[in-house]
Amino acid sequence: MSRGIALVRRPSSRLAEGLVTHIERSTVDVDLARRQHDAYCAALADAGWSVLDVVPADHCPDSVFVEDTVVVCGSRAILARPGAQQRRPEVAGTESAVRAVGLEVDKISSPGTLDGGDVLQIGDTVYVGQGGRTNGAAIRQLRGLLADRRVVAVPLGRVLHLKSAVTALPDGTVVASPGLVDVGIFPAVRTVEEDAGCHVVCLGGDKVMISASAPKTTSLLEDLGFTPVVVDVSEFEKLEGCVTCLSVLVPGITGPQH
Ligand SMILES: NC(=O)NCCC[C@H](N)C(=O)O
Repeated sequence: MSRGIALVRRPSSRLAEGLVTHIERSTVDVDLARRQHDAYCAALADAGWSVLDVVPADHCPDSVFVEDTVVVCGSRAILARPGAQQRRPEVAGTESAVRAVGLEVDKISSPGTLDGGDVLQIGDTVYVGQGGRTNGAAIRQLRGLLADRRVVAVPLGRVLHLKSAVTALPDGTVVASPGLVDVGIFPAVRTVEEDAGCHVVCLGGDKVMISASAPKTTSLLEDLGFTPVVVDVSEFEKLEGCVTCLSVLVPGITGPQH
């Protein structure tokens, strides 16, 4: 029985031209990235997710980072308006996919800008990073659209997205890199030494996806009684991507609706 749908998007042949903001550019091996993406999708499928490809956007180098194009909250999809202008054409393909799976669709509109990577949902609370890509106008819109949730703005330091610095474990505690955000805003924080250790995807049950770049945090997860699912995403990390941004999980939906 499927846990739900995992939206993914195949890497663009122009992936190596993706944006870098806070790190030095280094050469991306696009063939290796494709193999890593295949393995990432296989890990999702192994964990019980039905993997659904959003139509590729080969002209958009960063389109593999599909998380940034939408926020899924229950049965609703809020289409993002990416803070980087060159990423805005990515949203159309995601819109088709979320409509096909039967989600109710809303949109962030100008002057709001929002990247999905800035939105971290823990229970009924929606934390939104406010910084380079997401602005106050979008947070105000999100608060109006999600009136049944608590929307908490989190000012960001030198980090691309909120979820580059903080994500949540299945027990609701967060793993965070100190210094990048004000972690005092979160109820229960476990600080981790490795940058890649604060990026996790809860795959259901006790399974937690984590990057091969974070071996110490992987051991910590084991010690805490979770089952780490380790994937190598090195080529995406060179573009400030991580395990979270390569998919959008839509629990409880099993296939495109006709
Ligand atoms: N949610 C994410 O962590 N997205 C990563 C986006 C990386 C991409 N190179 C960008 O700068 O937009």
